[in-house]
Amino acid sequence: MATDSWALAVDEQEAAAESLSNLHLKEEKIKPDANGNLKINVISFKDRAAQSLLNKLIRSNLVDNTNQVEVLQRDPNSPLYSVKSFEELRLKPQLLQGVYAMGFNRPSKIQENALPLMLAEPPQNLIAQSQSGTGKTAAFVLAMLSHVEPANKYPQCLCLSPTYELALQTGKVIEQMGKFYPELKLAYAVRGNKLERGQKISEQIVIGTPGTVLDWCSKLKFIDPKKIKVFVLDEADVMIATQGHQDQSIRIQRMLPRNCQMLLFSATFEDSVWKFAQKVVPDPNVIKLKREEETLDTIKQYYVLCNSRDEKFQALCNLYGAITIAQAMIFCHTRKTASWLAAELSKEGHQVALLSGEMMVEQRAAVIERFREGKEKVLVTTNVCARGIDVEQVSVVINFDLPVDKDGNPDNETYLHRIGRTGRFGKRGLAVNMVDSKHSMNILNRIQEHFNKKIERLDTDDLDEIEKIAN
Ligand SMILES: Nc1ncnc2c1ncn2[C@@H]1O[C@H](COP(=O)(O)OP(=O)(O)OP(=O)(O)O)[C@@H](O)[C@H]1O
Repeated sequence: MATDSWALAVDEQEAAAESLSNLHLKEEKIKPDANGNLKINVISFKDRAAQSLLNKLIRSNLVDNTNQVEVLQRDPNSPLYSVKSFEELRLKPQLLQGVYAMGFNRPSKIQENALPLMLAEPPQNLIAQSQSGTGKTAAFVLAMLSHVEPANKYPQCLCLSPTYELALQTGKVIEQMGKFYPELKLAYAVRGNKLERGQKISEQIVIGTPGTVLDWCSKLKFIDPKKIKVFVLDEADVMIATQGHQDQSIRIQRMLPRNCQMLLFSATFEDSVWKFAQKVVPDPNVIKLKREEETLDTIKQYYVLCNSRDEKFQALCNLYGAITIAQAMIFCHTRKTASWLAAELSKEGHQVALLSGEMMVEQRAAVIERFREGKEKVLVTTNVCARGIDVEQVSVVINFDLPVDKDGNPDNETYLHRIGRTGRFGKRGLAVNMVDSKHSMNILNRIQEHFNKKIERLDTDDLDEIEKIAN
């Protein structure tokens, strides 16, 4: 336990140091909160922004969600029905062409509900929440492209993203979808994009990060905020993870005309996001698509009793043949253990991939993509690194270290997220937990009690038992 919390602290310090240098503290003006909590904010911001970017980089398909959508309309007297095809939306022909060129045949669930609201006359405000990958970006990009007047050479649509990288990703979608609309131009309000003082922007759509957009609207006056017709705040949950971004977004919103359409999107909807959303979107329509719940029902859970890290490694080697029938993910508590384990497994001649916090986001995306394609069957990683990344098709999960929170208590949510499956990937799965001390046995028991699901003991020296789990 003492070693564990020490190791965690080391990882956190490393991550914090990295975050600080990555975020260019001075430029982003990140300040400690009233309690001096700079580190935690910065880590969670970086984590969430990186997760979101990673998911975007590796995702090639729409996430299929069978859950019901909850639609709360502002004006119940003007029912707006959802649409089943893009034709029903009466999009401009160039846009319909763009949609089909991207390979979209019909609207996703969130699009089918959000698009009629966003394209209605007069413009309707919207707060929409639906899990990552369900088509939110495509939805608001279509709304912006539909409302813009290409003949007017000034910014009419303004979109805020939490980071430079995420802004570029959304920019790419705008460019792709607007491909058949050559007169339509896009400007990036991101750090490093320096314009001459006194210049006015002629591009009709501006996408950027809150700090730069605020400067462009107020101090530098490159944009006339009074001419903005559509304001989009994307990834609100990532955005609010830094105090600075929240305030800047609100200041920008205050400069916009009253009849400007305000749209806010978020993958999650905790209270803090909802509070922020209500500050930036007056009189909203609200659309929520519930995330599919993960369960442990179809998962066989085991634990292996060991006495040391080396014994855990040996147990893992005994299991190796059985687990590599499918694809496996191995979770370690710290980067150090993950690197050690990946190196030891390689020495044994096993081909494994390592996903580590030291890697750049693009490198991490490349590792996950290779793993997804099946080029490597085993991925060793830490929780910090893999949290929030959708790798549901993995059917074997090994907890080389059990998930614990900062205080050393069981982290049930992470356990469920690592091991649980939703209806989409309802196939059978296998989870093996390595236990190497009284303390970790206690954690395991508490996890077992929490979920009220039995975790059976597995003897990895017994070949029959191993065979049993492989089938
Ligand atoms: N109607 C559609 N038909 C087919 N594919 C689609 C459709 N809409 C979006 N996609 C594709 O699905 C993937 C996810 O879409 P998108 O990025 O818009 O999701 P998102 O909800 O904005 O995700 P995030 O929360 O990460 O921003 C993308 O690869 C996108 O091209």
